Amino acid sequence: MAGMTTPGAVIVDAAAYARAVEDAVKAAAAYYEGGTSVLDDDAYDRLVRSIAAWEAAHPDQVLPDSPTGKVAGGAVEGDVPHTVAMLSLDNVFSAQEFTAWTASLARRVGHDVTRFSVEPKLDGLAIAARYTEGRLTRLITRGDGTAGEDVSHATGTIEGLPERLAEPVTLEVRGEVLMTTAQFEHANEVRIAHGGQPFANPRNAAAGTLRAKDRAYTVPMTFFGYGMLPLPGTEDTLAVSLAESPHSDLMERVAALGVNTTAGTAVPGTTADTPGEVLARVQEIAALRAELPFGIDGIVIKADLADDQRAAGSGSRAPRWAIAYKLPAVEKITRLIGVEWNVGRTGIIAPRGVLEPVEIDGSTITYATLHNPADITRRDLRLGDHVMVHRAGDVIPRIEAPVAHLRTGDEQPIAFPESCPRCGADIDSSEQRWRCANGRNCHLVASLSYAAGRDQLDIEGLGHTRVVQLVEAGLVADLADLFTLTRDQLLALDRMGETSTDNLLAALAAARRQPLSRVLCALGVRGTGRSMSRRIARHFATMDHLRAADAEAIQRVEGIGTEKAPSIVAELVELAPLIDKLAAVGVNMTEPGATPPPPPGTEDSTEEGAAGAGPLAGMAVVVTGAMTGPLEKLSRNEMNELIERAGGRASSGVSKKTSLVVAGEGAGSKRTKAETLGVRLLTPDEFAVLVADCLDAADRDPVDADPADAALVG
Ligand SMILES: NC(=O)c1ccc[n+]([C@@H]2O[C@H](COP(=O)([O-])OP(=O)(O)OC[C@H]3O[C@@H](n4cnc5c(N)ncnc54)[C@H](O)[C@@H]3O)[C@@H](O)[C@H]2O)c1
Ligand SMILES: [Zn+2]
Repeated sequence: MAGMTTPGAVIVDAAAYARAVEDAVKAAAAYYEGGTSVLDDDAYDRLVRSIAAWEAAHPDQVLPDSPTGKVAGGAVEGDVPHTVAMLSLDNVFSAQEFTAWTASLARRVGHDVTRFSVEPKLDGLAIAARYTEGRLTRLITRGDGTAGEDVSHATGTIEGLPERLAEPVTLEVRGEVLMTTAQFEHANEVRIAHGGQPFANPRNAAAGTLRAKDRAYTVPMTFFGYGMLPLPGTEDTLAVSLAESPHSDLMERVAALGVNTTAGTAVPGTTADTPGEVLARVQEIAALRAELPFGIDGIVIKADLADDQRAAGSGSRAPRWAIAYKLPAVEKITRLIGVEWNVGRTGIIAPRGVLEPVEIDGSTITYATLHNPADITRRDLRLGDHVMVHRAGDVIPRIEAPVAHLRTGDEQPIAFPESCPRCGADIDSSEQRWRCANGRNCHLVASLSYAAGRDQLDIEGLGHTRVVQLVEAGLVADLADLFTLTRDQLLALDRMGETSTDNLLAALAAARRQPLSRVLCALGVRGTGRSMSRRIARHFATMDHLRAADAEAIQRVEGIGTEKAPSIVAELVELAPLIDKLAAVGVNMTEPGATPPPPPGTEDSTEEGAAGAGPLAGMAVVVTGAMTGPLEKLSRNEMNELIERAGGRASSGVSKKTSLVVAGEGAGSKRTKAETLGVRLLTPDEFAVLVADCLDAADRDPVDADPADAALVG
């Protein structure tokens, strides 16, 4: 486990120190009173560490209201005195620090401690529950440690803290009040429904809820006991046995009285005989943290035996017989800057929060799950909100809640999509989880639309709406089906007249003759875009050669490494039935002008060997700016195709290796770079002359787009 002490900013002078103290006291007051601190715990802890560092160097200038050395940072007061001080805990952050602590404990006690109790450090707030003859009579917060606040009004809303014990005893039970994840979500829902603002996380929610009186609604919380002690009215023998029992025994007895403890959870308190055993248990608890239904921020280790505790004693802020082994913070405040809508395999449209990058436990987090649109509404999330982000273990980060008290008023509502973001179809929003009306076919619509696109098979008249129509009519279930569409089938469709039908059939006929590179691209082989498809096609020349290639052979294509090659092979195997079907309906499977590689073993083939002919042979060519003259109608993709047909290699960045830059109108930084590097520059017209022999095939007259698609294409 990595140490988590992030260094605090260094305080440079007394004025900065005074400001830091003021900020910390304010944050702590907000934190303990209503759970509305502007800082996340990590930021607060860093602030306090920098305060402590400055004080260590200037011991004579420590301000009286400094948070260091005080329970609750000195920010909280109370009027109900505690019989025994309710203290905080000192922290360690690593195995080394823990071992050092056990050594200092041994010095205080006079011998090695041979029995520890090890418990999760529950992330809520401490409370003392006084029982008189078995009845719960008073609930008190920790306050400043010596006196707390009476919160007896919360009696009856805290699960695990019974109003009556199993025996009519008088004593005090101490423990943590918290909200489980489910309780927290429920609490925020209820709160928002009552016009309130959500709490940022379960701890804040527990703090705010515990102290609130006279609410129109109650929300449940959970109690876990971790201490039991006598009160002035406690019967003598009981008082003695409470004072003399090991902590672990007390925990069994508190549970037997009917109070909830961690015994029933995945992380029950245990005992350990050596520091090594303690550390092993720390690891176990840390590993379970992400799956727990409640938050923990560390592990509490206590000397188990009463004698050892007494011998160690207590300081003003914390006992010396116990220590908190802190785990890395799993929550940070950052901003929600966007929401993406992704369509899954089954057509489910799921939102995902885009975050201002934030580091949590060593990883930079930029995305968080948001379950569905209703979830966004229910939690009242807005764009630009500060949000509490939670990430533990390998679990996908989630947004806990907006930090509502940090709102500026500039936050914007989150826009929900009106049509499927992948295929453009209507959205079925009848259930919580939205779904594309095309369901599983969403992917088919999207992939057919892609295949028909200008840089792939370039099928004029087959826009998005038309694809949806064909899929919905059940006429096409894959790419190959397009090529067996009949005139009658097309005429029977809505808004399909004679002319559009004939145009579409002509476009499909032309698409059959597209080069292999474009067929490959249309297939959407994962990991291969347009230029990669061209390189593969030029290298193998025919689909048969490509399909016969193993990963090693495919790696001979420039830009395909050891990772990509096997996945391309696997994709082609998966696509085999579709490829066969396409070939059967007459789709071209060869690359004009390319020669297949010699069979393996004959002679080492190189890229140059395969693409050695043509006016651009061996040249790396970059195109920038707008093309004019004979090249005016060529898309950037078509320009790249042209370069490769002429034997060159199209690349996007200008470097010393670039042989030629075609700079059209408006060319900017690439042209400048070429000039600086002394790379040869040509105008589009000059370039057109150079490659004139290869030009015709690329020059296609674009037909006007189908007006029915115009709205969706734009
Ligand atoms: N965000 C803010 O602005 C802000 C302000 C103040 C404090 N804080 C946070 O509060 C924490 C410090 O608060 P603290 O002084 O309450 O100390 P603490 O919460 O770190 O440790 C002491 C507390 O641990 C709890 N605890 C949980 N499980 C326990 C167990 N098994 N046995 C004994 N005690 C157990 C008790 O409530 C005890 O009072 C820090 O993490 C700090 O970041 C945050
Ligand atoms: Zn869709």
